[in-house]
Amino acid sequence: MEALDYHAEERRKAEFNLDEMKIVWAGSRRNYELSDRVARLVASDPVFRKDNRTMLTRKDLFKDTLRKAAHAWKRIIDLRLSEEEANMLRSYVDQPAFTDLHWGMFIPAIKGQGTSEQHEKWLPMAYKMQIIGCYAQTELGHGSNVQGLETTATFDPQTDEFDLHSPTLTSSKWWPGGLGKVSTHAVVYARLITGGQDHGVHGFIVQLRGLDDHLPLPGITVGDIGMKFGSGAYNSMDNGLLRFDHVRIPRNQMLMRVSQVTREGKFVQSDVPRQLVYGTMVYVRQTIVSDASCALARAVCIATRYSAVRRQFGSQNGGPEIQVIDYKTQQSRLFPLLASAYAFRFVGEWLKWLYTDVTQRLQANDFSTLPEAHACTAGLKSMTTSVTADAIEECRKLCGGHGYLSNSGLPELFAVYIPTCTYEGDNVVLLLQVARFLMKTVSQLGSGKKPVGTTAYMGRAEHLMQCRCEVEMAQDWLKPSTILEAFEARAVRMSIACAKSLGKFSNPEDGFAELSPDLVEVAIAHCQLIVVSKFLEKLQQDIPGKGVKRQLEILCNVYALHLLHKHLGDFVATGCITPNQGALANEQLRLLYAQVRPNAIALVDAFNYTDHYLGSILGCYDGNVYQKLYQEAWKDPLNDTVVPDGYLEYLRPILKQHIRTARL
Ligand SMILES: CCCCCCCC/C=C\CCC/C=C/C(=O)SCCNC(=O)CCNC(=O)[C@H](O)C(C)(C)COP(=O)(O)OP(=O)(O)OC[C@H]1O[C@@H](n2cnc3c(N)ncnc32)[C@H](O)[C@@H]1OP(=O)(O)O
Ligand SMILES: Cc1cc2nc3c(=O)[nH]c(=O)nc-3n(C[C@H](O)[C@H](O)[C@H](O)COP(=O)(O)OP(=O)(O)OC[C@H]3O[C@@H](n4cnc5c(N)ncnc54)[C@H](O)[C@@H]3O)c2cc1C
Repeated sequence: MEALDYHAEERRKAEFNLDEMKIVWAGSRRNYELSDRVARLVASDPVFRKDNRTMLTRKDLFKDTLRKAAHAWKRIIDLRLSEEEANMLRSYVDQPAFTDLHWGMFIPAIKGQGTSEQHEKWLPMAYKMQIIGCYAQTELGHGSNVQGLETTATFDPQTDEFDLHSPTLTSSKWWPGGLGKVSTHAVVYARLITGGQDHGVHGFIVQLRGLDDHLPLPGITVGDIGMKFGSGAYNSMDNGLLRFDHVRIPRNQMLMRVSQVTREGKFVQSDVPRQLVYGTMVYVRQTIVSDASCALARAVCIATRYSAVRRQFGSQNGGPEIQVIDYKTQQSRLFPLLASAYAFRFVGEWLKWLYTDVTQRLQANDFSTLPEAHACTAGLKSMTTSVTADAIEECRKLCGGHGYLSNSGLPELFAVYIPTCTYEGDNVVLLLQVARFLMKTVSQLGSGKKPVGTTAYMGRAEHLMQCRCEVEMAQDWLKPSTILEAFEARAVRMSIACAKSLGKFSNPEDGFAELSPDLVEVAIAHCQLIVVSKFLEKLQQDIPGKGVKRQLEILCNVYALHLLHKHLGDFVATGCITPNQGALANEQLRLLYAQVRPNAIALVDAFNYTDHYLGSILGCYDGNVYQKLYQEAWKDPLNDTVVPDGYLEYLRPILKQHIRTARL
């Protein structure tokens, strides 16, 4: 018997080859096959069930997380999965866990900041999970300002050890994931002190718990920091607190790639830039950009499928009502988010390439592209996560009342996702880093130093400052060079205007602080330009499959023109376009939405998400939403009994009070 599919008609409307689009989304046929296989493996395993987790108490949720992590590890070993497959498996399990930090930060920190001897000693144990580690940087009193950390690591030449100490309450480590209850080790960031001199913040490998009894080692106080936002969600993670009372570690546990301390206690700064101490954050920020496209795609998939099932108003002669996806307002809210998911996917792919490139250069002691890698990862992490967090909430609203039900999957996705705007660098703090980079680039424009990479367009500032947009008709906005020039002109004009305003301050730091809201806008304009330009570059590639490239062109235009419409004030105020050209862009945008409409369901099918991973009744593949919502309601614990617990104690006395009152 053929399976019921409420979206069958929608799927028939698609004007492109879905299988080829799935490959574009996955990045390659190989990636597609790998991720498809691993996603199904997870979805079919009852241990990875997650439909009940918002009902669990914190303790039960945490134990469930330990059970899933142990089971995942067993599957990884039994099936001899590669590192890439293992990462995929953990991400499809879709439950934040200590393993994210062990594999995502502890190991990368040792790899990036450790020497080859330290790699040989620590990495084999970490790869086998004989030790489990976390990344302990943030403190109760300082997170963004890493240079302000207070934990000290004082070298004692007598014993050849460091003495780790938390001198104040605010120096307590606070937030590290996996620290609270699981990690046996941590990379701890502390101020290095030798011979009474403070050499700033460095990383140290510190054992926290006994490997036999899991008890904290002498001098260490460690625990969980408490419940976080939402039910389920990030509460599966044991974000922790940690204090040191003069804990001793051997000298060779300082991560010594960037700087060294000799046996005599001499501090040696190598020719590697000190910013490499921040290298793990750069790595994770890069992964967060790709993850943003996954989370956004997930929310958009749910909202799109539901919008095709849901009908409201407009029934004619007793016929069906209108599918809400056909309302222009629904399209103008939903389709830019669909386009953004694809845009973030491609910029994430490019950022991965950039990161790999900078890593190879660093190994060869070429540090020239580090500032750009920092600016791109910081800016794109900030921009994509802010958009995605807002988009998940927008998708909830696009699903009307049912979006607020836990089983829509959207509340939990929102609760898990929103801290990405804060962790790995607060989004505003990161945009200010981008702004510094841009102001520095502008200040060097007259010096003969040619801007390269993502700031190469600034080298054409003279042209971009006075060019005029040539759009006369709505369809002129479909020309890639017209779009690109408008975004470049806007970014460069905003940058130069800010640089000029900064020049009016006698103290540049005062100017930077005063103008910081404008500088944040400049950084956003630059990041949006990067995303638009990488989408356009993607379209230069050979993309096989009937209609696939055409769909991507439509999505790219939607992405760019919706940004232009949203930030029209910037484009017009900087004289990049006229108000009339802005109106033409909006006209073209409406036409593009009509072209997306028949392909919308297939475009979200291309994400290839299993129902397990989506975790949403509204987004399920077959679209059988109402029956599933009805069945699911009966599974709620409140429906275990017809009359609720508490009726006799609390309800009945109220309900019966009129009898007593009447008797009085
Ligand atoms: C495959 C599976 C992978 C899975 C991965 C999953 C991982 C798990 C995922 C999620 C779990 C969440 C875990 C969360 C963890 C955390 O949150 S860890 C803590 C993160 N903390 C932060 O991000 C702190 C943010 N603050 C900073 O980064 C810095 O303090 C700062 C804001 C950049 C300021 O630093 P500082 O004061 O030192 O710097 P400045 O004076 O402003 O700048 C000096 C120059 O340095 C340059 N710079 C700064 N940072 C970097 C960098 N990272 N790289 C390179 N260069 C950098 C800066 O531009 C200045 O340059 P200039 O002198 O030329 O102007
Ligand atoms: C779920 C979660 C997991 C985490 N996991 C880890 C982990 O594993 N390891 C770890 O070490 N840390 C972790 N953290 C900590 C995280 O990295 C920090 O919270 C983050 O870097 C932000 O720092 P903060 O909390 O000090 O924010 P603050 O800097 O105190 O920010 C507060 C406000 O001040 C503003 N602000 C701060 N500085 C400036 C400035 N210079 N200019 C303008 N505005 C400014 C910010 O924009 C924000 O609005 C985690 C945090 C969360 C929420």
